Amino acid sequence: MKVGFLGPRATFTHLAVQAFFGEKIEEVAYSTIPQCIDAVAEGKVDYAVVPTENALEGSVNLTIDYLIHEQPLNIVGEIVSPIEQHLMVHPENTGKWENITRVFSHSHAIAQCHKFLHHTFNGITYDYATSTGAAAQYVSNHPDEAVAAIANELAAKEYGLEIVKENIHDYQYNHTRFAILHPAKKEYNSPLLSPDREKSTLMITLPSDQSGALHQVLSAFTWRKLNLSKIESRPMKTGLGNYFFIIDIDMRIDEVLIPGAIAELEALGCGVKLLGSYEAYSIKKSIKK
Ligand SMILES: O=C(O)C(=O)Cc1ccccc1
Repeated sequence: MKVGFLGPRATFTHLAVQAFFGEKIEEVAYSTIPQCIDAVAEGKVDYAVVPTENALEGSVNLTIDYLIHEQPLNIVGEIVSPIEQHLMVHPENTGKWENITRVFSHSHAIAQCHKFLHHTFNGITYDYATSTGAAAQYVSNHPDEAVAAIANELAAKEYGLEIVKENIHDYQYNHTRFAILHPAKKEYNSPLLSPDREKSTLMITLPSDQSGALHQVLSAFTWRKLNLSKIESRPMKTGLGNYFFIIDIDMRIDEVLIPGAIAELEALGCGVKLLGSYEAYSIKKSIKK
């Protein structure tokens, strides 16, 4: 079985893949989220794993938008992983790490460490990489540059970097959600982890110019006692003020309640699409030395 992920090796996504699928898979690293999503849509891999949301920084818009606008796929599982960010430099620069002029990482990793970066290197330049692993790889290949990467401990090992500051994320509760994607509505149960929640994710568009439409949408869930764990709006990309909503419900699709809510929303003139009904897994501990 082939599993694609946001690479290169030792990204947080790679760690989530290893914790969820174990070792009996063929890992295929892709350098961008769209490449990874395209690969599973085109059948080059059986599943793709991509980040969807971080507890400090919010949604990974690139993933959400690509799934909605470009490549409709099913979410067949979710992995929530703790995230620890470390500052690392090339070993040749360990003694002078405080003189770095550039920090390189995934935009979410940089955003998770803003307070640290502001206090430690006021005014430093940020450069965005496609992933934390790609940033670590770059720093490894450029010992002559005064640049540090923000990445995880495994990336420091993988790319031979020295961690000069551990745990630089600004808030202790730092977790990221990853979606497991597949073209069909298929179950895949982790051989290593036990699921701890059930979820369904819907994408909803509202009828145009109807006052109170969002209120009516929410009440379709409320009176059925369907617990929502997330509601988020994203631009439709058709004009200012046009949004779609992503809603997470705290249960798998059943035969009555969720189909009933969907039928009610459709009767109101909403567009509704089920993005997935799946098990959510948590990785309890981050990697340690
Ligand atoms: O860049 C990575 O390592 C990823 O897997 C994406 C990401 C970035 C920051 C926090 C969690 C996941």
